[in-house]
Amino acid sequence: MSNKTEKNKVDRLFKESKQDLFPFKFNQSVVDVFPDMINRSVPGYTTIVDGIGRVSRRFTDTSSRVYDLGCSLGNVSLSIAKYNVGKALTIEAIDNSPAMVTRCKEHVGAYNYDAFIQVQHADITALEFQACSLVVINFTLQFINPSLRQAIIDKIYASLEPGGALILSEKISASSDSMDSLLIDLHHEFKRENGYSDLEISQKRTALENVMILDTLKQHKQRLEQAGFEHPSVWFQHFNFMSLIAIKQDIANDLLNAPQLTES
Ligand SMILES: Nc1ncnc2c1ncn2[C@@H]1O[C@H](C[S@+](CC[C@H]([NH3+])C(=O)[O-])CC(=O)[O-])[C@@H](O)[C@H]1O
Ligand SMILES: O=C(O)C(=O)Cc1ccccc1
Repeated sequence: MSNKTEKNKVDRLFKESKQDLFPFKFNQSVVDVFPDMINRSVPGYTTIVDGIGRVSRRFTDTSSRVYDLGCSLGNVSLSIAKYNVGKALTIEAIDNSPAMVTRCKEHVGAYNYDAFIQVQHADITALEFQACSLVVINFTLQFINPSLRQAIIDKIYASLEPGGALILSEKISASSDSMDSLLIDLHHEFKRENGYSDLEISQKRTALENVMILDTLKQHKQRLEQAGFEHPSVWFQHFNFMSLIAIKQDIANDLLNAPQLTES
């Protein structure tokens, strides 16, 4: 594989040991290889990003506000914009890595959709959310300190309009050790088939220790239910990578649509 252009380089960051990547950070070196890294490392990434765009249409109207939390280079925002042609959405694309935000602005600026994608440098643990109809957090919660995760989900629930949705994608731990080993092994096989060596796989794994802390599906569902979401459901899973959708019930609508009781 040849090294591509400056902005789309092949990920060889863990080929030899590199001190600035221990622990793993979303710095300039990662930004430079990010498209290649995410596609070769996350099974189903393109399908998930496209699926989020398709799902988004069901939760947006002409003037909706949408959040893309931990947007990286803005792929989710662009997918939502692509699937909502004709609607003047405001998409708030948020990331706390300065290098990501700079590259994200360039990337998003190269497209011309009806949506207004506002790329912002901010930490989602400190962000004040405005009323919105859809929040996407695609492989970002796993990088947040676990003690802060419930508060983020609570804030998202509070800011969603009734009938609005949260899409949460995460790498997960399985609930038994044997299933966890199987899924990790299948993921590593996927990475080897995509050209990563055993050394690259193991060095990146070490760099991600204590940086990317995984929950089980049960923990994610419990957190969503504690915030008030009912029936969070998995809409995508490939090995240990999955995406959940959770809807904030529209109580007023439910009452309107409920069968009327008539006196006999
Ligand atoms: N506290 C934080 N506040 C804001 N951003 C954060 C925070 N912590 C980490 N990030 C940002 O979350 C992103 C996680 S990558 C998301 C992929 C993207 N969603 C995609 O659909 O391409 C996942 C991955 O690379 O596996 C990085 O850009 C971090 O800078
Ligand atoms: O590469 C891995 O092993 C992963 O688990 C996914 C990932 C993808 C991009 C940055 C960090 C983690």
